[in-house]
Amino acid sequence: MTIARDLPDKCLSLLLPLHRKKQQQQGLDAAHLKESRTEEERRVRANDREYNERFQYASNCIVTSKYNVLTFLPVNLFEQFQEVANTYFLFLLILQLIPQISSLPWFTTIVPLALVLSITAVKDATDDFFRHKSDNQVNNRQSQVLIHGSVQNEKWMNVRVGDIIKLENNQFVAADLLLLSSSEPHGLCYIETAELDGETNMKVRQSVPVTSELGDPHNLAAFDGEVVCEPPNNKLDRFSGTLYWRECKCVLTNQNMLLRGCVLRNTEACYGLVIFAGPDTKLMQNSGRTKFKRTSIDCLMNTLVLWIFCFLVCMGVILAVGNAVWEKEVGSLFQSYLPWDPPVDNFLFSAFLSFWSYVIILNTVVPISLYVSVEVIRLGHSYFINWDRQMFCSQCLTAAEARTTTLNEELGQVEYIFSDKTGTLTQNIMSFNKCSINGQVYGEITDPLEPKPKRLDFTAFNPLADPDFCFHDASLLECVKVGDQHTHDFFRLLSLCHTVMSEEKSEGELLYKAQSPDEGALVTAARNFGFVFRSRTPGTITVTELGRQVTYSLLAILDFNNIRKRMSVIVRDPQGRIRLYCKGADTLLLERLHPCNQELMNVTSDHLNEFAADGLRTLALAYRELTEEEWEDWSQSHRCADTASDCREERLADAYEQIEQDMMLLGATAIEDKLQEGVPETIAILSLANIKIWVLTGDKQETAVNIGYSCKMLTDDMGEVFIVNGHTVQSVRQELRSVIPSIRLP
Ligand SMILES: Nc1ncnc2c1ncn2[C@@H]1O[C@H](COP(=O)(O)OP(=O)(O)OP(=O)(O)O)[C@@H](O)[C@H]1O
Ligand SMILES: [Mg+2]
Repeated sequence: MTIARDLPDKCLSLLLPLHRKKQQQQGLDAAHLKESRTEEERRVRANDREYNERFQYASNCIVTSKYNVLTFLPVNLFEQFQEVANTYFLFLLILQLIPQISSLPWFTTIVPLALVLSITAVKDATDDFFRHKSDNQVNNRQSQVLIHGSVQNEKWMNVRVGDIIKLENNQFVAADLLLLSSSEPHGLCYIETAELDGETNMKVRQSVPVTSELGDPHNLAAFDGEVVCEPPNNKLDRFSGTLYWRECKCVLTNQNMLLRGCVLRNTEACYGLVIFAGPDTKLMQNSGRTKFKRTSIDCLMNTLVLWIFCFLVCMGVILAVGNAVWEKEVGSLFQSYLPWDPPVDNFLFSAFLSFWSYVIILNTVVPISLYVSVEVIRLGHSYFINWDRQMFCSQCLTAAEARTTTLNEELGQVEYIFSDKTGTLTQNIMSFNKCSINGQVYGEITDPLEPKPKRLDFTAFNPLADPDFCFHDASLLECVKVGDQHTHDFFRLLSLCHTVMSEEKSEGELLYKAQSPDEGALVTAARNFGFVFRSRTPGTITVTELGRQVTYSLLAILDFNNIRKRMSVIVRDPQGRIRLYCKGADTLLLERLHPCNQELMNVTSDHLNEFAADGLRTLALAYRELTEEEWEDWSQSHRCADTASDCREERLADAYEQIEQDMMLLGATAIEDKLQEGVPETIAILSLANIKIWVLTGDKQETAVNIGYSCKMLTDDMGEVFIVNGHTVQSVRQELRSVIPSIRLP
């Protein structure tokens, strides 16, 4: 897991109350104090600490350690006495302090117990020491805060909600920020979110237009906009809020936010307003408390110890009964010769006392040393993991690292593995492999026996081509050259309908920055076939079409999300025609086509199924001509949905749905994403060990099944591969029951 690599296990509960108390002592106006526990909305005014302090928002200081000097002893002892054996030995110790039953000197128990407790305590203390150290390191990192118009260095922990922070390239974001302005054009900036969600591709964030012009520190120091937004929560991909500034009101979304844990990339500098700090940041809200973890071996040992203890009690009972019988039959007759000790006055009480004495004498049957041995074995294991040569990555020169010594043996007892597909099983390097345009497939290698045709050379045809692009089917290039309208539209769509950013270092030397590698591959394909995406501004897209520069005005972007499974753009070309271009999953796109596409649709779906059966990732492409009136009508309802403060997402989805209708099919693309090295072998070995593997993917079903076969998740000798297609709990349950009647479901 990459979540919070530099910020180990989190425990925040201590920080909040302490911090809040401190602010209360500063004598703030009690009438303004809001009940912080039920924060319903957050109000933040830029550059106004006094105003923001009324709300007692958490500061940017984080605490992930479990103990401090004072709490260490009680908390740690409390945790350790949850171990059955430790409690048992404490109990013995108390028994031994009673002289009438004590049969062994008290130190025979206290020495081993003290030893076990102190070794564990030292281990816990060291773990926590490292947490303290990393907390300190994080809290003391320097960030540049804008104070009275000048940029000053401040420690991260001194940053407050409402401050404006300056970030430079490759710096970690210190708190959850609203992006205000950036050194890049149009208030754009790029971030890497690997620490948050494990994805290493770059993401784009954009500031709202009213603040993107602020630029220099003086303007920003005078900025006194107020943000009203949702309270702290753990949703990484969502943010809703509104910015009020100088009579204007802007809707804020996740697209405007830089979250703590991200790294700024490819951007010289940017400024952000702190919205959530410290424990309120989305990163920290996502990391649970540091819990006391117990492995299944621990549980087993605890049960064993309980059984052994029961056995011990039984032995004590048998021996005490023997004692009672003997005292009654024989002992009592010897009273004058060997009298009972003072408090004992009958044989039953004598038996009661001897029961406890036997519990003490026989205590060695409970194996306390087992716990120590297991701890030592775990420590040894963790070293073996660190030394394992087969887990050494020779490319990045890193060895495996056991970060905890408490959970190692669980590794040998894994039953289920949950994996993501793209980027985990596959390389996440996408290559444009085949396509279907107007019912015609390109890129197919018809005869596998014939030698593979040569890689196409695009340089003569198009000086802007990417030399790394690889395609073998010359007929597609021919179609473009002879001016086939469908082919031109197909590549025009690919060069317009995406969210890729381009960077042109020197004339003609283009570098695409794509949020999703699929899009990168498609835009690069269009580039090689003569439809070169050059640059974009918030309102335009510039494309070099077969050597001719064309600037489209970008009227709307209908974003992709994983429910819609498609994205569209609406553009106006220089002749004034308005078109909607849409690309997305065939399942959703094909049902939104104009009825006149029926024949082409049948052919294209056959092609799509063929592509999917080869394990390729497919997308269908379509367009729609819009009249000026249609556009005007729709843009009004879109604007209305976009500025709505409640249910904005649903309203936007409805608006998108309205316009993405009656489209004309252009074709389909197929992209290959190769498996990572060693994946099939690894999966085969894991399934030999009877480990069940689940893979998550958003691909087309046929593609997913095919990839399942190629990575040996599914094998030919699995007789009973079945597909469950339900959308509700009930229907899934129904389908599962019909396949396996004996299955037990909750
Ligand atoms: N940029 C895009 N534009 C249009 N449609 C897209 C885009 N990206 C994905 N899709 C479509 O949406 C579907 C779901 O994609 P999504 O990215 O949510 O899947 P995923 O969970 O990332 O799956 P995987 O890990 O297999 O990539 C895809 O199968 C594809 O058809
Ligand atoms: Mg995806």
